[in-house]
Amino acid sequence: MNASLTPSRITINQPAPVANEIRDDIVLDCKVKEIHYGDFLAVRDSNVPIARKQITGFIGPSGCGKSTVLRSLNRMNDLIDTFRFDGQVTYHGKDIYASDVDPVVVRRYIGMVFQQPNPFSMSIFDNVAFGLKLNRFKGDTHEKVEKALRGAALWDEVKGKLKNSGLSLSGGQQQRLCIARAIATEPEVLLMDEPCSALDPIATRQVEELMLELKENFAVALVTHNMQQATRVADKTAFFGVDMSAGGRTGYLVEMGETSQIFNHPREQLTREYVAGEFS
Ligand SMILES: Nc1ncnc2c1ncn2[C@@H]1O[C@H](COP(=O)(O)OP(=O)(O)OP(=O)(O)O)[C@@H](O)[C@H]1O
Repeated sequence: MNASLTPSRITINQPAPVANEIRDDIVLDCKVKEIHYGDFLAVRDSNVPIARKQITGFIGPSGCGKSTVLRSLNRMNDLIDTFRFDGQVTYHGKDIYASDVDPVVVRRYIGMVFQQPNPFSMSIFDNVAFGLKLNRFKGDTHEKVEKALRGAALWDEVKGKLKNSGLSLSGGQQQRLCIARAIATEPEVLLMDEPCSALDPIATRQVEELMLELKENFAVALVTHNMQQATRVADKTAFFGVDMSAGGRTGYLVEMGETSQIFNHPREQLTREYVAGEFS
């Protein structure tokens, strides 16, 4: 990726460079050495590969750095002045932190859905079209908006009221609208930061079902507090712990593997205790 390139000129299906340790199903490879907020070492030593057609769940106790790592995957943390990333995140082998890479272009390919549904104060249609306009999309916007709303399992509920405000929808519908907004630009990776935490159980189930559909077309990384949710939807699970040995609270990856392995046969004692609910 290059800042001078418009998104349409970026080849997103370019295969990753061949190296022994690179698997060709890995779309986004994250190797964190250290992440700081000012002087505070928030996360260290965490390698988290994100594969296509899979949901990779991030679990762990509060403050272990799940959201920090997730937000590093599309440079969302660049917006925080004190944030400092030491490591590498490669998208199809290209370092997204390279000096010539435009973060807006990164987020076109690596989209994000947040904890609180956050539709903009504009119509349902304009919410979904927002990213297309930002990326100066020149094609048929109506077609793209419909496709995204269908992809987010919301089309049937809103097709007759596209001019209504996005804020007029229910919480679950708002979150699906935000998912439609995120997928409208057809990213390859979808980052989801506790997307169900503000939703009731029915809306949660709908969004979980949607995630399972989305993974057919996207690589999904999901931060969740809810271990049952991880077992329901995640193919791979990354468990983060908190290291307090240096006096602070620094998150690190304890282990990552198939979700069934992490929950049924964890390799590490800490994982065993966490999935058994011995601490939270
Ligand atoms: N903008 C920020 N400035 C300073 N410190 C921050 C900032 N954001 C997060 N932190 C700190 O970084 C550490 C990791 O936070 P993060 O939100 O990534 O953890 P988390 O595992 O997602 O937590 P939770 O499960 O509670 O949401 C915490 O100690 C947090 O206080």
